[in-house]
Amino acid sequence: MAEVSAMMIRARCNFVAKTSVLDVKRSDSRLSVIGRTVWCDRGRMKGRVVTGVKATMQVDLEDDERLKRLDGLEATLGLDVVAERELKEKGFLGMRKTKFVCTIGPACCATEDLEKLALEGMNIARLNMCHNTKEWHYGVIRKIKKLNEKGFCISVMIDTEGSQIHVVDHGAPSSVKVEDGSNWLFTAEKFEGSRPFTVQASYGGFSEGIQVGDSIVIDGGMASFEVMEKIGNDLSCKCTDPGLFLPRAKCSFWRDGRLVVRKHESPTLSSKDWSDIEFGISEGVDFIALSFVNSADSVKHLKSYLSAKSAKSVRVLAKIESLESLQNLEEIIEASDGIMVARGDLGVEIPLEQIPAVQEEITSVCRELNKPVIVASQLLESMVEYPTPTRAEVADVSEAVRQYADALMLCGESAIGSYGQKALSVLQIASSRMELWSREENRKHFLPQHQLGVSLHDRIAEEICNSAAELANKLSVDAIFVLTKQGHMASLLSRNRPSPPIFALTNEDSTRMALNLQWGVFPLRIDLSDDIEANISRGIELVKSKGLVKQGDFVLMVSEISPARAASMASQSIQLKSIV
Ligand SMILES: Nc1ncnc2c1ncn2[C@@H]1O[C@H](COP(=O)(O)OP(=O)(O)OP(=O)(O)O)[C@@H](O)[C@H]1O
Ligand SMILES: CC(=O)C(=O)O
Repeated sequence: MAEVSAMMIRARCNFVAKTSVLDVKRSDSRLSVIGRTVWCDRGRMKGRVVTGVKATMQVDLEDDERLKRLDGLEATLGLDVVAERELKEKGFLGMRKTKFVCTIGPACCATEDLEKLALEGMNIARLNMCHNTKEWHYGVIRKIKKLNEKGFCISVMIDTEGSQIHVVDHGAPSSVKVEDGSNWLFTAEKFEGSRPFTVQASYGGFSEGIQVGDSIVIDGGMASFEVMEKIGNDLSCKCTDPGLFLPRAKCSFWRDGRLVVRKHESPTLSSKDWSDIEFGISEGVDFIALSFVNSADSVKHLKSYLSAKSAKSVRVLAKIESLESLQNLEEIIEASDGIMVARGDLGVEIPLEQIPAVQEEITSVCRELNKPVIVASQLLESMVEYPTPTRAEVADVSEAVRQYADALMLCGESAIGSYGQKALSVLQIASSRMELWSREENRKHFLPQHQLGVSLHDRIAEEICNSAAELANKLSVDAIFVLTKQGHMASLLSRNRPSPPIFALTNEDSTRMALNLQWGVFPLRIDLSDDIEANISRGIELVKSKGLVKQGDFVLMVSEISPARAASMASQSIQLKSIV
């Protein structure tokens, strides 16, 4: 903390006092009081904090009525109406911290369905560019933008198709049974329609490097084949493990019990992916999820392309779904703006029993390196068909929340299932319960901190946020407010997973949409100047005027916005305020 103590960190709190709920003398030796203000200044303590009593407001509106009221909402604060409702209904500590991503498909692309998902807590809409047309995706993006004009805050993610080998056609419109011992031809030949016992692969070079005796495993174990003969580029195969072929099933190749890693395969981004990326840039999407990333290079390449296109605000998420991506995990995470644990395709390349440990490892490295992480696929798979989840699915969701993933993602459950909205409400209930439990754990064990910053400025920001989160937990503050242009300090606070919600006040729309993915961060839009004090006063007035905070609430303000004329060492601050 040497660098931090060189700055003045201020903790300020005006007395409004009704009930004294804590005595700072006993809690922290770095706090001090001047008059009615508590100051924290270089390790000397001079006083105590008194706060008021908290009451929770009740709102009880039906969705329809609530939507009608949203129509007239002016977006001065850029406030997410769903977060606002949750705050009013559940209080600060009851706000859900884990974010939700929903894959949009035919089952939920109508405006009313998107609105229902939004009301149920969708933070990010994912468009999988493997499916449907650009016109269809364009239509969905327009509808989401309209919802955002009504006061929702839903970010848009496009997910590239990538170039993994998958089945184009297997001779039937939907799934097809594969019998033990049956003979099949795997070919890259392009032909119209389908042929019995013939599987059309998506990539011409799919059989390069494959030998007689190798195994082809479909979708991580749906069915398996042995390669009996190579006929030109085609593979004649016999089924050794009967099962099912689903549309667009994925193939992996195995030799002597090991995955055949195929370095010569097509690049991470195909020409279709580049065209989809152009589409995403022109539509102003917030995130691009990059499929089948194997090294940091493809992420860096896309990021520099976005910079050159003046589209730096589009965040790049790397999907971890191959053995090679696991081998280069840290460099990929470092190069990316966030990560998706794409368990569906990962399960094609690694044994299924390794997925839980790999998920835990990825979420933990992402926390260390301060990158948001999404856990995706099959969280509530049975809800594609049924209105309730299995017990095992609820346990899986809870485990991802316990691991402090930033976000959970629905795939088929929302895209094609009949119970997408219900699936979101299951996520909501399960994650709220687990968050409550983890909060108690978090209080007992402060989380291991890996130092990120190299420059003094970055180290100061990091230490301020670590200390702010610790203060917030120890002093039981109601909410943390952070004034942030690029969102950096908001994410450093989120990394600590503090108990109170983090309201990130920013003047950048792109920052607001990116922060939607971060655990516990509720982004708000306000105008920011170079004057820290004016920003703080304006921030407090605005949140008060919206009824977000009320008299007696005890809040912690963190600011990273440098005043124009002050010395740089005095530019970042922590203030504790009791709302009067
Ligand atoms: N835009 C869409 N239009 C039509 N169907 C879709 C669309 N998006 C998703 N789906 C359907 O929902 C299912 C689940 O979607 P999801 O994107 O998670 O899976 P996927 O096709 O296995 O791709 P990926 O491996 O990239 O996750 C898909 O198999 C597809 O049937
Ligand atoms: C989401 C995704 O792409 C997967 O799980 O494979």
